[in-house]
Amino acid sequence: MADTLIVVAVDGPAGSGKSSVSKAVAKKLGYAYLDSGAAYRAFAWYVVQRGIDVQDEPAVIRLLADFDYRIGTDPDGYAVFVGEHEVTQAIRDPEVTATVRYVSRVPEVRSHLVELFRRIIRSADAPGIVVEGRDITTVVAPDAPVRLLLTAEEHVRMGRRSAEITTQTASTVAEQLRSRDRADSRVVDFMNAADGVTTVDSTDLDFDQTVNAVIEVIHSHTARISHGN
Ligand SMILES: Nc1ncnc2c1ncn2[C@@H]1O[C@H](COP(=O)(O)OP(=O)(O)OP(=O)(O)O)[C@@H](O)[C@H]1O
Ligand SMILES: Nc1ccn([C@@H]2O[C@H](COP(=O)(O)O)[C@@H](O)[C@H]2O)c(=O)n1
Repeated sequence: MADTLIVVAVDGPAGSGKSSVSKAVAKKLGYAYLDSGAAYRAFAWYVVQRGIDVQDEPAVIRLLADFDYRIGTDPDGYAVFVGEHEVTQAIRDPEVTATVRYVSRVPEVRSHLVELFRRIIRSADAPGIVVEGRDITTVVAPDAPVRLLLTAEEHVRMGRRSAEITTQTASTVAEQLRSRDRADSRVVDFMNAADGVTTVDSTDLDFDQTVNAVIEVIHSHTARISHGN
């Protein structure tokens, strides 16, 4: 790990730009990047692969001991592995997106993955790391020097997501986004900024403006640190 690793914690609802914006910010700053949602997705994939019902909590919890998960932290391209299986693409399947909520609501799953994220963060070989998800500012890295809530109005997030997904109707995409947020927000609050967390609302910003807004927040916090405030 670098001597003084700068951890940038980013949370936000589905489609708010967490992964695309965090990746672009990490690239620009020469930081590492950690997609925490990939681990929840990979675990959901693994549960299904092992023939376990995602709603059978005791069985899901038992599987954690065998979950051999690896992810890269290079923002220019990272691979996700479960054991010997590369699942980088498979974890983006709509089936995984629809089932991930059942595993991510299980407290034992969350605490297991939180420890895993902290280990990955500690081993980052870069001046900083941008970590994005739902509970990074509050649970995974509540002491991070830079903590951000990235958000945008729901209709804007739905529009951006449906522009990306051409295989489903706009209304299906919108309903899936809304229902995932509803389920996830019963477990962690990523709609409201916790104390000390800066909100970046990209409703009226284009992609580059959002990246720049995030970088400005990082610079203002890191300048404060280097001035000892
Ligand atoms: N400010 C912006 N202006 C225009 N498009 C944007 C902006 N921010 C993000 N996007 C686009 O919105 C889409 C959703 O972004 P992204 O996948 O990064 O969201 P996310 O928060 O990681 O979502 P999820 O939690 O569902 O994985 C992407 O196509 C991305 O390029
Ligand atoms: N810190 C996190 C990150 C993700 N989740 C759960 O994983 C799902 C997929 O996340 P994406 O960011 O890849 O969309 C998400 O819907 C949550 O259920 C989480 O709980 N905590």
